[in-house]
Amino acid sequence: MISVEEALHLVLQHKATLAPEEVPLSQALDRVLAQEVLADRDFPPFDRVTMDGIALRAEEVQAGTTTFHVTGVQAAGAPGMALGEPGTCLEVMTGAMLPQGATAVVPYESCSFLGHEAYILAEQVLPGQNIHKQGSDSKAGEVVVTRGTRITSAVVSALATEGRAQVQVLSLPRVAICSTGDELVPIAQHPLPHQIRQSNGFMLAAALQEENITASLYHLPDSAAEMKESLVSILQEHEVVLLSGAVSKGKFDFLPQVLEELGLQLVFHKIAQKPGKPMLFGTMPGQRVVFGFPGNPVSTFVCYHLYFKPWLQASLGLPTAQAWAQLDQDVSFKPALTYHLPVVLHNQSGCLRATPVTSTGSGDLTSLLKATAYLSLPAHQTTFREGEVFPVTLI
Ligand SMILES: Nc1nc2c(c(=O)[nH]1)N[C@H]1C(S)=C(S)[C@@H](COP(=O)(O)OP(=O)(O)OC[C@H]3O[C@@H](n4cnc5c(N)ncnc54)[C@H](O)[C@@H]3O)O[C@H]1N2
Ligand code: MOO
Ligand SMILES: [Mg+2]
Repeated sequence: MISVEEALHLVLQHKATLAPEEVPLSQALDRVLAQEVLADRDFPPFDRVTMDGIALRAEEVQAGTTTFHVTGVQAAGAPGMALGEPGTCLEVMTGAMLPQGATAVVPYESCSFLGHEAYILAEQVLPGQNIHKQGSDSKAGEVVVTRGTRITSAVVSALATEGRAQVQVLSLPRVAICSTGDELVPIAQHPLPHQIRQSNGFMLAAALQEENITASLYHLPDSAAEMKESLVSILQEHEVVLLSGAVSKGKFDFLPQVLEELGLQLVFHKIAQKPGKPMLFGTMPGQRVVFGFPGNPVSTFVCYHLYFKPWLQASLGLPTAQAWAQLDQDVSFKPALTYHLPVVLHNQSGCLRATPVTSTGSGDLTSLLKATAYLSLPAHQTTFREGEVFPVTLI
């Protein structure tokens, strides 16, 4: 049985190569930019007025002029005007082009007006004041957003500024989710006493939605022949297949055998961890990967977060930073397995502390409702003390 660290290392060795695709900017949020975006013009593209007021030659005020004749109004969105002869000024609005010849903007609050005459109340007017100089933020031709950037709302704003109505982003893999088991019924159905509603498929689909992936959902019965038949086309049509259940030791846990018959290159089966010990991972020709998550709901959930999400992040070229948290009470766990302990995280004087959540085991779906993270307690230790720091995975 391999360790959690080895398992993750192996999963990350099989990351996908994702081709670029074009999407409208309105659908680009959270995707990864697959192109370099250069500024098509300076930013700001002209000397931009930053205060409503009057534009004038600062040098004239410095030479003693305090009254200026107002000759017009320069509004934002209007073509640039030019300052008239000495002793004149133009009213200007925030966002307007600085009139040609003007070197400063005096805000309305620092002027008083009588008819068309403006009196400067400010003691000092400096050249350049209240002017956002052309190209001071970025120059035409400069890289504004680099390839590989995750598109946040701030990035959307930069892309909009650069006029990118369509953007090249990394495509997302086609993902199939297969639940397995004859005890499962559709959620709208009332289960018989020996049946349960199928929840893992919905859980995985929802988790994938958070990654902008709309997965196809399938259900495989506990029959090797039927499983095999369905999986042939599922494996052909998807780059990633997430399976839940049928990977352990049961009489009807046919998945490992069926996948092998279908040509799976097994990378590993079983990890020294709880929950999620029987997890399976392998590859199929054509850069396809198969994650076989153990069927217990908590096992499926934890394995998705611990192995699939880093795989996706790595495939998208995004960095994965390991977070750490401090245990806030003693915990004991004897088996030589990494114990993924459900916890609630809270902040104490700037330190991330983890309070264990009670759980009856990996079938306890309700523990997922209480936990906000999993703290991974290493396999080589059996007693974990309050104050010790361990890797944490947010859920
Ligand atoms: N003799 C052994 N038995 C088991 C071992 C073992 O090492 N030796 N491992 C246990 C561990 S750990 C886990 S986890 C489970 C994993 O089992 P499978 O992956 O084979 O999953 P199933 O047997 O199909 O189901 C387990 C459990 O989960 C429920 N389930 C499955 N799919 C769903 C779903 N889509 N929605 C809701 N619930 C689901 C299923 O009804 C079972 O209760 O094996 C242990 N056994
Ligand atoms: O994966 Mo199991 O859930 O360790 O009990
Ligand atoms: Mg089983």
